[in-house]
Amino acid sequence: MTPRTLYDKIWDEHLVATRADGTSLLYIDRHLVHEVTSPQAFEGLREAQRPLRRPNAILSVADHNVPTLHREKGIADETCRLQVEALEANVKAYGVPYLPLLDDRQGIVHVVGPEQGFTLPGTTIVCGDSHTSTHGAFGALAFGIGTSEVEHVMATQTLPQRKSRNLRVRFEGALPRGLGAKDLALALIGRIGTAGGTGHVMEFTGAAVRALSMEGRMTLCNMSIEGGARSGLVAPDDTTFAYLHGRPMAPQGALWDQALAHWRGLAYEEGGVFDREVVLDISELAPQVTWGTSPQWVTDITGRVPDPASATTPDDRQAMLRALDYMDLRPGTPIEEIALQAVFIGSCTNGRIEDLREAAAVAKGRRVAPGIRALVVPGSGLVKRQAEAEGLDRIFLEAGFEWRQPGCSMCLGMNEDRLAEGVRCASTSNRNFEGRQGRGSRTHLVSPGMAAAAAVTGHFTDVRRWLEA
Ligand SMILES: CC(C)[C@H](C(=O)O)[C@@H](O)C(=O)O
Ligand code: SF4
Repeated sequence: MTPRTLYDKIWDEHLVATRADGTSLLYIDRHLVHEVTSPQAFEGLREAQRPLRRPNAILSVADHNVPTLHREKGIADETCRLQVEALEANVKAYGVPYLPLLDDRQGIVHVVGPEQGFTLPGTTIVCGDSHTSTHGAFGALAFGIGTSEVEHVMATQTLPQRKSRNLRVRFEGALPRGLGAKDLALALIGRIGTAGGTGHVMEFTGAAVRALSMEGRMTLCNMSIEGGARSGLVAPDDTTFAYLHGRPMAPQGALWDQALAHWRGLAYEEGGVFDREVVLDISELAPQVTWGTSPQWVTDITGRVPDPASATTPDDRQAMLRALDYMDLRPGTPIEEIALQAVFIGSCTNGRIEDLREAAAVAKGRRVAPGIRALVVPGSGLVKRQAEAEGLDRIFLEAGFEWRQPGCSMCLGMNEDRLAEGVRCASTSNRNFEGRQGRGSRTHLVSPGMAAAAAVTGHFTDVRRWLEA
């Protein structure tokens, strides 16, 4: 048989119909729902008096508006409380599976789906959230949709789509010690730009990707959207299957064997046709730090804040000047000399157990530098429980970090965890846009190890120096 790409395989298996104008109708297997983008969708169903087609194809959870302190006392912020209450009323009315706020399984939707085994290889997965691309780590075609599309999927279990182009991203060489998937993602976006993947689905290949854990693959796919892609994909392999085996919502027994046989057919095939390819040699890569207000404005920890004079077009120069002004940075400043006031370790990019282990390895036996507020927010209740079983919470608390309850938290200013104007933060999240963590706040994107190292020094520092030999 002619080799096919993973994207082509999943697309073909889910194609319901194609119209003459090239629009296709895709069957959607799974739907994740959170409180921000679902209220109007439920309202639309209600108004049209339509039933929800497959309530059990949905998993819902509140994450953006949840407090990460004293949650058991309820939600103090009125707007946040109303959002969560609306979700709870809707899922109850429509019989949709829901993970309540005080349930150990609650967390960020993109951490929870994989953890529960809801995310499976070869499936189509949607959510009214751009970082749905995370689930592509399992070899699922997963992408974010708008609220009206959420309603469409709820009503019909299908979605009109145009086929994207296929982009192969090949990482050559092995990841150097002290570096992780976050550095891969940032380096890639630095290379291709935030529009580099526009109109494409990215499939990540190469030995370094094969060597990544599922957590690492999720970090990589999570950020594919920041490189402009519709989705990110990693072909499933034994690492994928080992992660899924025995998860509550994954197939069990004979069904597992059947599923596994099918999933093996989704393995990466040499010779599959891609429209484009990007190759990145990572063997000499250094830890990455963003300096601007877009994830593409990134450099090595050993580097300096760039000079807008080096921009190739006047528009680029203007954009860089504006970014440096917002970030309050001067060209030529060594990245290691940038001082911080806040550190955030968490989010659907880097809020999983492996990320917390990476940060704890640096924090262990050290102290958060004076004047720094450092938060560690597990991506889910199960991540929190696991971390506590391993004693990571003690390491963080003894070092002076705050240990919080799970949620999106300081990744975006939609809940109580916000930065004040002018505060500079090293963050393990995925977006550094103006005002992302609170109006006037300044975000630098880094890996969990780099964030922890920054917390204990008070400025950026090369995490490789902080790791035991
Ligand atoms: C609020 C939500 C719709 C949004 C998204 O789509 O990604 C958020 O999760 C984000 O990260 O900006
Ligand atoms: S953690 Fe951040 S990026 Fe992820 S879903 Fe929440 S707000 Fe969006």
